[in-house]
Amino acid sequence: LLYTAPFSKSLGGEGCSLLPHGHFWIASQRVVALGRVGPAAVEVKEGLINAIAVGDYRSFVLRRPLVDYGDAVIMPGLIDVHAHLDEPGRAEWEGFSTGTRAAAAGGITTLVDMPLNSFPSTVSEETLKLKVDAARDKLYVDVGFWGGLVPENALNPSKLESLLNAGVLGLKSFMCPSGINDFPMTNSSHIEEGLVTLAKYKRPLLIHAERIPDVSSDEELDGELDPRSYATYLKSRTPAWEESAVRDLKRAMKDTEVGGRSEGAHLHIVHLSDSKTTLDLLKDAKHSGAKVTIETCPHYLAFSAEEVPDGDTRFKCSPPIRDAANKENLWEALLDGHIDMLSSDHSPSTPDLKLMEEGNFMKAWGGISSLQFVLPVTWSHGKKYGITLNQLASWWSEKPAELAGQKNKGSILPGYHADIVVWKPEAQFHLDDTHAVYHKHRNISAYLGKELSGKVLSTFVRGNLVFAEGRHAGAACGATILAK
Ligand SMILES: NC(=O)N[C@H]1NC(=O)NC1=O
Ligand SMILES: [Zn+2]
Ligand SMILES: [Zn+2]
Repeated sequence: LLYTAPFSKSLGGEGCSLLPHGHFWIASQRVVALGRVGPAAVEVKEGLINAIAVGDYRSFVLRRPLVDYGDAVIMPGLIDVHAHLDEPGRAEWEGFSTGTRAAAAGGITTLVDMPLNSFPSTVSEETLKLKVDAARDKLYVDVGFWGGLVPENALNPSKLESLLNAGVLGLKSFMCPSGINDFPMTNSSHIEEGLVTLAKYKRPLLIHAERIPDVSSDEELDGELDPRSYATYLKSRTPAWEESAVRDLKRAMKDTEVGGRSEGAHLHIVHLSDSKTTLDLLKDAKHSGAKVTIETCPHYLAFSAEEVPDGDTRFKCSPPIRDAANKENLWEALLDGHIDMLSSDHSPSTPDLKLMEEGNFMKAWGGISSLQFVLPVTWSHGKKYGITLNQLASWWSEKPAELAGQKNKGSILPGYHADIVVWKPEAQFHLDDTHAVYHKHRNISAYLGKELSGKVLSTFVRGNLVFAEGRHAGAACGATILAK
């Protein structure tokens, strides 16, 4: 199976790059490549990595232009497999241009767009075409698309096949109401049937694994609870929601095992928050041979319920940010490899839907706005757990590339796309009012006002320098990525 990134207006295109060269080297004392971190130079030629000279590289770098980044880190660009770009249909929430400019400024070189929050949802060949058309000439980084697995197509293999043939990298479904009318939830039979089709294509099914528990334990909710209190929201959406969904996936997970009905398919649990029973159930499934991967998001690793101010709906997301002990367990699971990768779940809305003045957690839009900040957030909060640059590259580039079927992305290796971030881990900054933020709506991000470390200096997408020193390239030359 071959996935390609069709090179739209790729190299040398007018204004695509802030560097005037199609063939050059970049070097630093901390290049994250070949499983190590150290001095090296990377040769970029026609959008690809042509060679890596490790150690004392000076004798290799002859005559070509060389950009020496000193002791800054040169790392594979981040691949965010979970972003809601909301176009067409809800471009007032976020859009291809604003979203990909924010991505470039944050060192993200590839995004995979979620099938919901745009209108219509991406659930058919026709609606995927609307996405691809809406993205034209607006992309500063490369963008692929997940399609939606919904009741209407789940039991209809020919509908699903036409969506998959049209090029979605895999499918996404919800096991609880999604908050979006034209994206209804699926039950476990829809999921089991959808997986059989996905197995033929060897593409993953991403699942929002929360389900309303059969036996509600939320009696407390009957009383008068303050909707401005974060505790009220937590009680309304307990870990039992995640646990119930994963228990319901038992057969689907089993089907992915060798010899199973959907061998070759792959279940990916998005934005895991419950690090206790839900994680244990998933570990058991992995252990018995199910093809299951897990992602979590920076907001679950950076924040805890205890520190969410009452009425501050910028922190509302689902599943919720839980207590500090849960956060500690998530870090441990990430470091131990039980959680495979990270994603942003960047899911903004217009500020009015966040009900910031009213501060009503029960009614506000659920979604964290974070795209531009995920690298410094992961690094700033991970430092005290001793995370390494190689781990960052694994969680944010290598594993996501594998999930999205991008065989030429996610590593600095000869022949791979020259998708690279250059950043300074030690540089601290305050996300204050003067900081340039490229999200469509800056004020709804829970990270505003925070002190972070890790400053992105330069971002290369297929050799094009798309962001440097606070500036973007003049033209948007990112490509849409369609699976073949
Ligand atoms: N529809 C949508 O974006 N939902 C997302 N928001 C959130 O906080 N969790 C989600 O799944
Ligand atoms: Zn979700
Ligand atoms: Zn999401």
